[in-house]
Amino acid sequence: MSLLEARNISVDIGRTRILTGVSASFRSGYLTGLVGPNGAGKSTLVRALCNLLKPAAGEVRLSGAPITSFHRKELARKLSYLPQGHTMHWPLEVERLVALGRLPHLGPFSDIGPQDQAAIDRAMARTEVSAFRFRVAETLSGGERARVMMARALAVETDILLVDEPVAALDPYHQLHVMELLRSLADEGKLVVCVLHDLALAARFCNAAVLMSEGRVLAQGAPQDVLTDTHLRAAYSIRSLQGQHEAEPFILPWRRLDADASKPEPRPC
Ligand SMILES: Nc1ncnc2c1ncn2[C@@H]1O[C@H](COP(=O)(O)OP(=O)(O)OP(=O)(O)O)[C@@H](O)[C@H]1O
Repeated sequence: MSLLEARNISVDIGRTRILTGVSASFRSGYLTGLVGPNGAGKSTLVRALCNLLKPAAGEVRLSGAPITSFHRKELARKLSYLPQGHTMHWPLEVERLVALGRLPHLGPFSDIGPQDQAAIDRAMARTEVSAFRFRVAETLSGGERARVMMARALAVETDILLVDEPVAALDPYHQLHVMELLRSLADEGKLVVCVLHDLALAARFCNAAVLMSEGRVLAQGAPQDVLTDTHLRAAYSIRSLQGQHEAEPFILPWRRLDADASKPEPRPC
C-alpha cells in the first residue's frame, strides 16, 4: 500500500508563488482525478509529488518518509511519471522507446532481459500500440504517440503512476480506453493520479478527486463531493449540467458565468 502526500507545500518558481499551502493525499487503489482551470497548479503539484520540484515550504511524503530521502533510481522504480506533452528527442522505434521505461530496473551495463521484454509487451498490449512496434515514433500521429508514451510509463511497472493530461490528444474511443485502463490499474491496487480537463471523464472513472484553483486545493474527496456545481462555479466560473446515465454520473460544462451576466434579460411579452 502506498500513500503519497503533499503536506502544506508551497512552491515558488522564480519569484512567483505557484502553490500555496497545498495539502493533498493520494492512495493505492484510487484513481485520483486532479482537476482545475489552466494555470491552477496541477502540473506543478504533480512535479512536486515526483520530487522534480523542491517546495519552498512543507514537504512531500511517500508512505510516511520524506520523498527527498529516496535515491533517484529507487524512486524511479516506485513512481512513474508521464509529463504533459510528448516531446521526443531522437527518432526511436516504438518498441525501443517503450523499452526506455525499463531503465530504472537495469544495472549500468545490463541489457533488456526476458522479464523486461515481458513488461514492454504487456505495456504495449494494454495501450494497444503493439501494431506500431517497428514504426519510428516521430512518424506517428499525435494521439498514437500519446498512447506510446503511456506505454512507456506503464512499462516501468511501478506501484505509483502520475499522468499529466494523458487523454488530451486522444479521440473519444481512446479516451474511454485510457480511462478504463487507468481505473483498472487502480482497481489492481496501484496509486494513480491523473491530471484531467474533461470533467465528464473525471466524474465517471475516478474514485477520488482533487480540485485546484489559483495554486490552492479547493476541494478533495469523492468525485461526487468535489465536482459539485458550486465548486465548479468557484473554480472555473462555469455552470454545469450534472446527471446520471446508465447509473453512472456525468458532467457537462454548460455556460460561462460571465456569459450569463452579459445575456440580455428576456423581454416581457
Ligand atoms: N517556469 C515557470 N516560470 C513562471 N511561471 C511558471 C513556470 N512554470 C509554471 N508557471 C506558472 O505556474 C502556474 C501553474 O502552472 P501549471 O503548469 O502547474 O498549471 P496547470 O494547472 O497544470 O495548468 P494547465 O491546465 O494549463 O496545464 C501557471 O500560472 C504558470 O504560468
